[in-house]
Amino acid sequence: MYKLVLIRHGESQWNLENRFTGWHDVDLTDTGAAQATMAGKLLKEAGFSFDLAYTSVLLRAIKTLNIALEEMGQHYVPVERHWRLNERHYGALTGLNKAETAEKHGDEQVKIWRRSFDVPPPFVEDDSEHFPGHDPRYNNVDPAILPRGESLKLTIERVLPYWHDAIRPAIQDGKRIIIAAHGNSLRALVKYLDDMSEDDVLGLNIPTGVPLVYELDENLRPISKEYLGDPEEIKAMTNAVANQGKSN
Ligand SMILES: O=C(O)[C@@H](CO)OP(=O)(O)O
Repeated sequence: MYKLVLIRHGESQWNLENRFTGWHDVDLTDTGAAQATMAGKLLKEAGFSFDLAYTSVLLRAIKTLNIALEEMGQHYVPVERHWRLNERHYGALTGLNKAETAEKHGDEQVKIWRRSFDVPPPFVEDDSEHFPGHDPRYNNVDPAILPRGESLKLTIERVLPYWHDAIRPAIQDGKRIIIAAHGNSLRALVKYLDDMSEDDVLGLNIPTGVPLVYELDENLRPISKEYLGDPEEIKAMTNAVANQGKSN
């Protein structure tokens, strides 16, 4: 039996401002940093220790991981950062306020953009500031495979190769692992691990900064999963994420 911990980054500045974020690189808010500290505390109290950590190349996930590991006294754990764990790219929606977008296009359309399985947002052009090809951190990635906008389906297609090539073999090698990533890159992983249907994943929302602990059998099929923390608080945080795309 293996244990795997997933954690979405703590609240970011654009979560607070309710803006579509995607690959835009925003920092944590003070609340987000406090959530990361709390996550570290809960993991420490539950007796976790890690051999290896994975995260994206975005500040909010990197910082959440660092803060949590430091709180656990495990700041020395090796970290692999990879663009394939980045948030789903929100294309031309990047930067827009979610509630205002719902007022303009309707709650239903925004729900489709946010949570449908295979409807991508409108894509950005290559000359957009939100096309990652202009960002030096992606210099080693073929621009042809860099996203201009992604559905959850497209996100799954770029997250899973990293799972299969890097993370899964490390787990099966006995490494105790934490993955700090994003709302939708983690929805991609959870859909895969839990073998969720395209319909069921529509209702899946992941709260910020709360550790999600999986127990996996030798074939990496889930035996159990649970969030660490106060269930009522986690439920309220999860509902808040679901409601971000509604008009006021
Ligand atoms: O804006 C985003 O990048 C994501 C996560 O914060 O939002 P949503 O929950 O709307 O998919």
